[in-house]
This record gives sequence, C-alpha cells and structure tokens, in this order.
Amino acid sequence: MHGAAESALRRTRDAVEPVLRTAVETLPGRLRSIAAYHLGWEDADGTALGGIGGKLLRPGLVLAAAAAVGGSATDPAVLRSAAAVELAHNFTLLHDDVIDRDQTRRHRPTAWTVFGVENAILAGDAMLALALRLVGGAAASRLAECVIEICDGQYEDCSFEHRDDVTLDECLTMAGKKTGALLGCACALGALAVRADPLAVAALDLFGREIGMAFQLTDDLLGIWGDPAVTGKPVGADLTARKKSLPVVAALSGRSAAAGELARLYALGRDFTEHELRHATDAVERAGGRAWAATEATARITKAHAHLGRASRVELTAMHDLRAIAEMITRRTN
Ligand SMILES: CC(C)=CCC/C(C)=C/CC/C(C)=C/COP(=O)(O)OP(=O)(O)O
Repeated sequence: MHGAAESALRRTRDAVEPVLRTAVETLPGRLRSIAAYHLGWEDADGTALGGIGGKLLRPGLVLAAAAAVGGSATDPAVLRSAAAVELAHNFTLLHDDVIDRDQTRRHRPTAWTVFGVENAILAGDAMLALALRLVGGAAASRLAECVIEICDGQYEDCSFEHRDDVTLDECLTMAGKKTGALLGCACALGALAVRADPLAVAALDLFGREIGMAFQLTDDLLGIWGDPAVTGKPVGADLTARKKSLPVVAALSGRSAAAGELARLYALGRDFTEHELRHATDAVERAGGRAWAATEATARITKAHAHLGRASRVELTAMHDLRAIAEMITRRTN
C-alpha cells in the first residue's frame, strides 16, 4: 500500500473495527468464535490476536464515498454501513474457501479447515445476517441485492470450470458480479448513508464497480505471479486447479503457440503437477494473458475516474481518498 490510500485504510481500521467487534460480539458463542478466528482477532483456541486480517478496502470505500459527497466519515450510519459491507465480504470469503477447498487465507489456515465445513458455512451465514441487521431499511435492501448479484457471479464462476468455451466477455461479466458489485455497493452505501443525491450515488456505484474489475484482474495476476509471503495464499492454486481466471481466459482466446500449449494443459482434466504449473504459468505470459490483464486493470481505473468526473454533485475537493484507493488497487501486492 502507498501513502494516501494507506493512511485512508488505517483511519478506516481505527473507525470501523470497534463497530465490527461490537456487532460480532452479539453472535452466539460458537459462531462468534469462528467469526473472530476468521477476522484475525482470535486463535483457534480463543487466544486474543493482534487485529483484523483483511485490508478493509470495502469499508474504506464506504467512508471515502460518504466524505466525497460532503458527509462525515464518522457519522454512525456511515460506520454501520462500513462494518456491514466488511461482514458481507467476509461471508463471501468463508463460503468461497469452502467451495474452493482453499487451505490458506490471510497467512492462516482457513476457517473450514479448523472448525469444519458445516460450521464455517454457518458462521458465514450468521455474518451476512448480522450485516443486514446492522444497517436495516433501504441500505439492507441494497446490500441484499448486491449479495444476490455476487452469488450469481460465483455460480457462473463455478460453472465455467466445467466448460472449455468460456469467452473473455463472459469472464468479465462474471467478475463484475462476483467482485465489482460489492465495491460498487460499498461506494453507494457510503453516499446513501449521508443522503446523497441519487445521481451521485449512481456515479459512485459505477466508480466502485470499475475499480472492482481492476481489483479482480489484479487479484488474478497476484494468484499466478504474487509472492505468497505477501498475499498470504499459496501461489498458483488457481492455475493448478485449472480455474478460468481472467489472464488465463485472455491467453486462451489468442491463437499463438503458447495459447495452444495452455489449452492442451487445461484439457488434461486434472490438477497440474509442479512442472505443468511452471509450464502453464509461462504459457499464460507468452500468450499475452499477463500483459492483457495489467492493461485492462489500468483501463478500468481510468474509466472509474471518469465516473467520478461525471457525478455533478460530487465534491471534487473531497474525492482525494477515493482516487488514492483507486490508484492503489493496481499497484497492490496483497
Ligand atoms: C457467494 C460467494 C461464495 C462469493 C465469492 C465471491 C468472491 C470471494 C469473490 C472474490 C473477491 C476477492 C478478490 C476477494 C479478496 O478480497 P480482499 O483481497 O480485499 O480480501 P481481504 O479482506 O483479505 O483484504
């Protein structure tokens, strides 16, 4: 993280973590323990740990969006929305780790490997319900719509694993639902919490969706070329499992020899060996998938800035944090 974005996310942590902790404390004991483990507050045996493991990007967007339309980032309604968005995000992570059978998240064993699949699913469900209860009213309806869109995106993502004809457009649409929707919703909820003009809410939603696309593109790149010591996840897991991530689908859509090699590896129908993983990583790069994803991520950030510019009521002077967070997304290393 860099400068202004880093300090915006640090302020977010200070402001939102107490609200999150108070909310999670209201969960029944065993569900609370799983949520506290997943959020990095406790070890598996209940020993207190340093703090929340995630970057708090989505709550950061809630606070920055509220400020951008002239509201206060310390308004209780804004803080509740920020905590709710983070709870909903963590519901998706808990369930996603179960679906993918991922072993590691945020440098630690995933909740399902520690507490069991059923319990991790139930803790995720409880966190989503907590999110909706925390905001209530119109904000809860908006968040619920967003979660339905995320589930639709996740459904598409899973269904792509059984197809070998997935197009780049399909993949981009899926990423917009799976990841872009929640970043858009975070911005919209921040603006709604301070009763912003509907035009500004819509512009901020579109801004969030575009940076959400850039976020997913960068996430996919980090999944292949990131440093596991920084990302907290094993490198190459998506490729090994032959996932249709954006750089892979971009590479497969070309006609180069490297695209053919990648297609043959994907047609093997089983997880890759270490040697095949190295070959596939190299083929995605040579077939242009890495360069395409990096360029597309930058283009999405440019589009996002244009949405801010079109929001006539948005306070131009107060948009600094939103711009800083957007710029940080393509540079991030975790
Ligand atoms: C319904 C369901 C299972 C949906 C799954 C949706 C899903 C997991 C989409 C991926 C989004 C993503 C890149 C998360 C990492 O966020 P991050 O890097 O901001 O995470 P952090 O909080 O650890 O920083």
